[in-house]
Amino acid sequence: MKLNIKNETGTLKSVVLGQPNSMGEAPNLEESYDAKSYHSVQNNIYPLEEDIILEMDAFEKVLKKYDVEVFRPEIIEDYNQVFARDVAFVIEDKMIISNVIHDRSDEQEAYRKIFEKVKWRDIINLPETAHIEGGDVIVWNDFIFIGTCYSEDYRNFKTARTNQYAIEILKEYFPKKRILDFELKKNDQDPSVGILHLDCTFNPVGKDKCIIYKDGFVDENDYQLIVDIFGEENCFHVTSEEMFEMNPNIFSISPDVIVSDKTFTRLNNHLRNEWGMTVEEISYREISKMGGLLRCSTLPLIRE
Ligand SMILES: NC(=[NH2+])NCCC[C@H](N)C(=O)O
Repeated sequence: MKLNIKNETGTLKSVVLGQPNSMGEAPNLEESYDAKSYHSVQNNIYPLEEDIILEMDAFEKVLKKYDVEVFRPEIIEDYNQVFARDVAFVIEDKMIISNVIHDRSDEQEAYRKIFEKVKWRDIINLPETAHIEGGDVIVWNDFIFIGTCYSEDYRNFKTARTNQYAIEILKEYFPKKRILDFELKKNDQDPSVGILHLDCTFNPVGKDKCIIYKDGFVDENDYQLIVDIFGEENCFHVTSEEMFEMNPNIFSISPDVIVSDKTFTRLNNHLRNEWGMTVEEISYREISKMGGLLRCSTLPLIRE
């Protein structure tokens, strides 16, 4: 297989979609490793496997309707494998194997057969102490945007998944890319404050547009830099409630076709009426309770 990812929105040909079977018991508070799951456990609303299955089936149907080739990881018993995005990511024709949080490290094993389709020299393994997850990496033509946490107490946050060391290594592998790193607000327990991955606060759409949540960035200048790159009229600003519901985490099948949650009324109307895009609406409410949404549950391999 010849990988090809130059941006977030090129026409999707091939993707891995996470898988919902044998998700295991709901975690308890100590076992939760992101704020949204923590909040769901605390409020006794952590989702049921049968509902996650229905939501992911609906997503797969939309992908197939657009002739996308869909791979699924193998089932690991009693293990959450919904969020394919983080286990690895593709930049141009290279697949980078993430060094994910320890609580998720068994997930990669289930991708072995998929990884084997890629030539070994197109696979990049990072040193163990270079931490990175695909949700923090957004490839946008000449740019790579990366979410990170500079804080001294980096290690104390379960929601800080990408460190400087990993970013430095990516700069060496991709010297021609302009790699911009953004510090994200971290909070392991309050999902209305903390941002798990960059794709929970920012996501490009179309050819030159984006969805962005200003308060997800520690430094307002980082937010401003993105607005300057895309242009104010090309930015859709989400409120903190919309961030909490995960509006930025929609998924592009092409520059004109976006898969979104049917409850994202304001966003979906804007995408359709102001930006002329086709919005495929599905329900992903239960999955949102585990800290990810549509982008997080995919790992694109080939975009035209
Ligand atoms: N790309 C993403 N935002 N992924 C969401 C992953 C959510 C998952 N519960 C975790 O904490 O790892």
